[in-house]
Amino acid sequence: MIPVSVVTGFLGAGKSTLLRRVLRDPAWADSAVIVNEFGEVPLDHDLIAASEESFVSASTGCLCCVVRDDLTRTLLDLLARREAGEVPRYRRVLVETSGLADPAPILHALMTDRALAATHALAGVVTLVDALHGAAALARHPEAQRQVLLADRILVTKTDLAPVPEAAIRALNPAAPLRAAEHGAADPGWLLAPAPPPAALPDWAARHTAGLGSVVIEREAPLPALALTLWMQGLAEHCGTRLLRLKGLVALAEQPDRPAVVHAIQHMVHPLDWLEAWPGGDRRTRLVLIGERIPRHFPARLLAAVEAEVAAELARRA
Ligand SMILES: Nc1nc2c(ncn2[C@@H]2O[C@H](COP(=O)(O)OP(=O)(O)OP(=O)(O)O)[C@@H](O)[C@H]2O)c(=O)[nH]1
Repeated sequence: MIPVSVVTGFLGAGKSTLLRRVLRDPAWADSAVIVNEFGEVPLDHDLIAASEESFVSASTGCLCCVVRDDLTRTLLDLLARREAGEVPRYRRVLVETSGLADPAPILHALMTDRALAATHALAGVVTLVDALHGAAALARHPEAQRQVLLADRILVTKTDLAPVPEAAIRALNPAAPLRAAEHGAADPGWLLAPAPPPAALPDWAARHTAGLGSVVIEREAPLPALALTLWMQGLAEHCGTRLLRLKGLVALAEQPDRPAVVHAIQHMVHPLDWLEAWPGGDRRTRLVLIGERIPRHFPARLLAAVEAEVAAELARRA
């Protein structure tokens, strides 16, 4: 039996950061990670660098709705490839859901598919709650509520930025063991220890916030760092709380040989990070925005306008 842990948590809660840390621990390196993202372009795949014993398989779309059957198929397919020696002999599977996934239908699929139940055992649901944005997400988004409601263990992240939103969490889930962690520094043994399967769940149908969508920007030409900063400021001003998440790999004109990693959660822009090299040699900038009623063409048009302004300013200074 291969244990399957579901790692969930609202947009930007720190799921990929946690999994990156877990895979770096030699005791947990022999894991297969299945990452699901809401935007049309997978990025987490490149942000969770896998070790030699582990690997990451990615899908986009809504895991709890359209690609639910894909998860069952992916797990069985991976197992067949494991037996055939085509992938590392992983000893557990970690499923990172998208931040907008309702875990209930996912658990249902894992527990009811016969072939899956004969080979895999649900090891539990780990839910990450962002100390800074978690209480607001729990107040507004049914996905966030269900993630906490169904948690076997709760990890509160970003406690370097804000205190644990204990009241909001305990109103939904009074009993699940809770710990805090900064930058994913949690004990995987505690997080991923098998939990008894859920006895009864209210219902299995996915609950979703209305009007959410994603916009993708892809481009070849490197972008001046100033243009990136001004674009993100412009987006935050225009979209306000409707912009839930922005993430991406960016080719900056100042350092085009490695990608800058950009993260923003609502108006909070996290410090730029860098990957050592372009994953798979694809040097295009890829940005994914997730929000409520974001006009489809607005982000790209704003970027073009900001870029032209920055180019004119640099030409004036030269
Ligand atoms: N200050 C601080 N930042 C953190 C912490 N954990 C994660 N982050 C940052 O939060 C941002 C989002 O982290 P991710 O790990 O990408 O979050 P995620 O849950 O995988 O995001 P989605 O897949 O988009 O839902 C990144 O900039 C991380 O560096 C933490 O404990 N403290």
